[in-house]
Amino acid sequence: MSNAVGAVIVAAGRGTRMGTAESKQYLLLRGKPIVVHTLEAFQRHERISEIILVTGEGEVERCKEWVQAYGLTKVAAVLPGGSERQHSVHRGLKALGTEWVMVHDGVRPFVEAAQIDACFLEAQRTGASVLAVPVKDTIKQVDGGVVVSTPDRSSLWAIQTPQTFRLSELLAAYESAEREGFVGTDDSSVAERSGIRVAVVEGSYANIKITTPEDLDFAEFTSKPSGERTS
Ligand SMILES: Nc1ccn([C@@H]2O[C@H](COP(=O)(O)OP(=O)(O)OP(=O)(O)O)[C@@H](O)[C@H]2O)c(=O)n1
Ligand SMILES: C[C@](O)(CO)[C@H](O)COP(=O)(O)O
Repeated sequence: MSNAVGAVIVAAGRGTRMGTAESKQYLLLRGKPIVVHTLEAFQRHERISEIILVTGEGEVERCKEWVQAYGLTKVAAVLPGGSERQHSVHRGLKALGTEWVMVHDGVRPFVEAAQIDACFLEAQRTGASVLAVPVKDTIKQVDGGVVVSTPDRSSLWAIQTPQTFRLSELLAAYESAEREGFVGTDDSSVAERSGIRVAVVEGSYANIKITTPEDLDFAEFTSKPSGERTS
């Protein structure tokens, strides 16, 4: 089988924490939908041969139009997602035909080419990898408004995307999770429970997931999405 690398970009969430009428992935950032910035980062990357975009059920046609309008020629399919991120990823995985898959949030437009490379190369070396950054704050476990414990920060990382796997292994893990009713918040947690060892690659604090309104301020006023950078 070839060493081809595909990407599943998930953008079927509702963005309830953002609180806007329009789902956050379709909001304009520097005049372009956020999800288009994200797609451009993968479209431009020489390693990526194919992209599956997973969107809201009622947004498939609009997204197909953007795929045409923005020249996103690597997008092989635009599919409706499911009720949880995990269901949306699963639908995307089933539509992909490459050896490797990089799963990425449609609302992380600041991912850089070097980070995509580093994540892929580590997965190729070890089997699976995620981008992440060490947590900067002290983290406490809280119950009923009261501190229960203070875990040692030196072993805590904030996990990002992309997350890279052999497609066949991740699909098997997703199928097992579905059979057993497990729902996790990222792809690594699905893989971990199937015994896949996942390596951590240090990414960047700028690779934020646009989640709440202050993230939009960061997005507008700090660095440019990676698709717009010249270097
Ligand atoms: N059913 C879902 C839920 C989430 N996502 C995608 O997963 C990524 C990360 O999810 P998150 O930031 O939690 O997005 P939302 O679920 O939209 O946000 P919220 O939890 O605030 O509603 C986003 O690109 C989102 O569109 C998805 O494809 N399908
Ligand atoms: C996959 C992820 O981006 C890792 O941080 C994240 O878990 C997905 O979004 P959510 O906010 O946890 O639903």
